[in-house]
Amino acid sequence: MYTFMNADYSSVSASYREQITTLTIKTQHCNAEIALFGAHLLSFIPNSDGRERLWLSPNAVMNKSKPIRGGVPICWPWFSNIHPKNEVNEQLPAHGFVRNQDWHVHAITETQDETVIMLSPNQLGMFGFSNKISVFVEFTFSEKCSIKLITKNAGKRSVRITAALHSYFNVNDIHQTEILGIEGEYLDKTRGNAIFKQSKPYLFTGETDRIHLQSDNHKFELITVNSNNDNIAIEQRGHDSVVVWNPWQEKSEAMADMQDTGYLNMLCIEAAVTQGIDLAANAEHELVQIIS
Ligand SMILES: O=P(O)(O)OC[C@H]1O[C@@H](O)[C@H](O)[C@@H](O)[C@@H]1O
Repeated sequence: MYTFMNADYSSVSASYREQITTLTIKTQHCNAEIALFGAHLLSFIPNSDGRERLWLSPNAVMNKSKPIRGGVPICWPWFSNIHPKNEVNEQLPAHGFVRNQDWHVHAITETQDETVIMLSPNQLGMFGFSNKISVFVEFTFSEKCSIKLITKNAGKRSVRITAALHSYFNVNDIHQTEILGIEGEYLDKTRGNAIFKQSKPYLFTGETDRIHLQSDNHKFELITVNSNNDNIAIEQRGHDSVVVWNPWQEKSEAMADMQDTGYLNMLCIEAAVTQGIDLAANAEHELVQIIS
């Protein structure tokens, strides 16, 4: 069996949410929580302003029967239902096979300034993927929270993957929320993946499910415009797309793990590889999102 903590740490302790083991992180800079089920970041609160950056559904299922709704789900080695051989297959678990299994602690390091936690999934080598294709998530907690999804190909052949850090951000009111820094064309999943040009300002008036194709090392910021003028800054690299998702009212009502009005307080902004990357033998890829 995997041990999840093999030493005592001053900033990390283990706890539970129903059937799920969680790690609670308390440093001089932030408080955070990770579920080992899915390597799923549930909470990140910088001490500088004490404001929760992530949205977690009050109806999220915490018994491992389905992925957790909210926080930062890890989508790997495919995004959506698109197997990296570019086949759409509704029989596949949506967003890959690692967000609905237990992960274990690979390493924890603590310094004065930051705590780094690296997790890996208990089971690899599924759905046609060799177990030589491995994945790690490295969380670094300081004033910011960095989430790094590392894919390693220890096999002899190149492999194609897609992936995403499917972050659900906490917004005061979706009607008063604006994204700054995303421009250009996008594929609209609500309109048969037709291509549209993003209008400015980027505001929300209905169901939104968009893939914005980006170049690598793209950086952007989300600004929530509301009475408090709360901002969330998101930096990311290693992606080819930014996925923006809000299910709006009707779909929230249809989802058992979301409250009917849940869509008012969440917005997914995902660092994603939707077009696929070919990872050569012995190569590594890093997909990174940094939240502050
Ligand atoms: O319900 P799931 O599997 O967590 O997916 C949520 C959403 O994830 C987004 O990334 C997709 O673009 C949406 O189409 C999808 O509905």
